[in-house]
Amino acid sequence: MTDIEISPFIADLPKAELHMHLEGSLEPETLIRLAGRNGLKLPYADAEAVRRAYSFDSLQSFLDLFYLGLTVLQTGRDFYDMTAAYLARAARENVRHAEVFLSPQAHVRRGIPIAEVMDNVLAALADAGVRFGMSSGLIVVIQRQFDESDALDMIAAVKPWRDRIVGLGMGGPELGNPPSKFTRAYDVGRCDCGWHTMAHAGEEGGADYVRDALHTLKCERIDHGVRCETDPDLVRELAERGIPLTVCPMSNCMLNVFPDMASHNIRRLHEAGLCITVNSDDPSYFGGYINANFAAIQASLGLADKDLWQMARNGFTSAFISEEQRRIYLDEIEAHRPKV
Ligand SMILES: Nc1ncnc2[nH]cnc12
Ligand SMILES: [Zn+2]
Repeated sequence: MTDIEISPFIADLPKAELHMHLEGSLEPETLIRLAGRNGLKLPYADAEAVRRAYSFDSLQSFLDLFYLGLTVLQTGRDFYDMTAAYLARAARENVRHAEVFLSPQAHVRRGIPIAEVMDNVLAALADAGVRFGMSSGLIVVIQRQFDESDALDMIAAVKPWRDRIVGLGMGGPELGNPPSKFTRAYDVGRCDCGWHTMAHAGEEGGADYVRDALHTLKCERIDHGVRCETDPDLVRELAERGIPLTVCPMSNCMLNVFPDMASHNIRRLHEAGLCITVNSDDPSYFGGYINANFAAIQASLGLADKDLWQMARNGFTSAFISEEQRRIYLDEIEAHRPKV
């Protein structure tokens, strides 16, 4: 991936990132370092060899590497360092609020004590608040390839931290694992735990998966959702209800959801009146953090600064934050509204 030039407008824009997987922020150098620190053998000699492996033809081909990469996370310190590194980078990109995804099942199944994971991720989020003055929220993500009882076990395992978790999401291989597989888990997350809800839908799956996430799981946001476009009634409903889509343009190109950025539908969805936000998904695997994603859609789709501003503003209106906090961020971004 060639380096994308970040305009001063994009760099200075206050942003909320609502769709990023902490485990997808492990840079190749970090993978190698943590593997060494923990005495693990990866099938890569160095960071360059890891980078060369980042050539995907589908969601599954990426997920195979994602699940291999996260095995370097062994100790509480590893989880703290990973989270702190992402937040420091996000702060440099003027992310003012980050809602970060964590996949507890991927760690508990490897025998990592859940308290090591949760206490350290939450500590890093709290420390970033002090260090960078940024706010954050933690979202636990169901891995949809496992059955619902596994998801319910995960929810029970993180329940001691229930009040410090903001939401429940779902990731993993989409095709063959429709949202309705997890109806009970989402009921528990929403009703018993008081969490906000979202799900990956319409990334590789069709518009019917987006409908399912919206109607069966009662999701408040849809992660990706770009394949909603084949269903005009659904697009109308998403627009009328103001359901945010957390779109990840570079991810979509790397995983062949679109053949290239010029073919991405983010501009059409925005112009259809949908609440579109821009996010990085798994930034170390997909070649860029949030500013690169904004820059890439502007360069390839001819979006004006006012469109990017609207999408950045949507991040704050879509975030799971207090109304008081929202007002502060909306005032902040108002000061960056383009004149034309
Ligand atoms: N883009 C993606 N889709 C589904 N699950 C994921 N887990 C991490 N990244 C993901
Ligand atoms: Zn994702």
